[in-house]
Amino acid sequence: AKKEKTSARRAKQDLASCKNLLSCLECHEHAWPFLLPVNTKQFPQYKKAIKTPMDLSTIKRKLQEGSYKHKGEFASDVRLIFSNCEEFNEDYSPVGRAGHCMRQYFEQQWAQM
Ligand SMILES: Cn1cc(C(=O)NCCCNC(=O)c2ccc(F)cc2)ccc1=O
Repeated sequence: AKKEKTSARRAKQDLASCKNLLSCLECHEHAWPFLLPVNTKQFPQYKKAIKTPMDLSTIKRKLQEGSYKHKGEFASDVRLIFSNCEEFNEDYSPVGRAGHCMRQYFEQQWAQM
C-alpha cells in the first residue's frame, strides 16, 4: 500500500508539473502559431501533409481529460507539435523560427522537471 501511495503521489506531482510547463509554453511570445490547431481552410495542404496534427490547446484538453498515463506521453505530444512544424515550414520562415525557439525552450524546461 505504501509503494502505491508514493507512485500515486508522484503521478499527481507529474501532472501538476506538466500543467505548469504547458502554461509557460502557452504564454511564450513565440507560441502564437501553436496555440490552436492549424486552420486547414487557411492552409488546405496541411491536412494532406501532416498525418497527426497537434497543438497546445489539444494537449491542454488531453491533460484535463487524464489522457496521459505518463509524463513522457505529454512530452511526445509537445515534440510532435515541433516536428510537424519543421516538416511544414521553412526553417527561417516566421513559423519555422518560432518552432525552433519553442522547442529549445521546452527541452530546457523539460530537462529540469
Ligand atoms: C504550426 N503552424 C501554424 C501556422 C499559422 O500560421 N498559425 C496561425 C497564424 C494565425 N494565428 C495567429 O496569428 C494567432 C493565433 C493565436 C493568438 F493568440 C494570436 C495570434 C502555419 C503553419 C504551421 O505549421
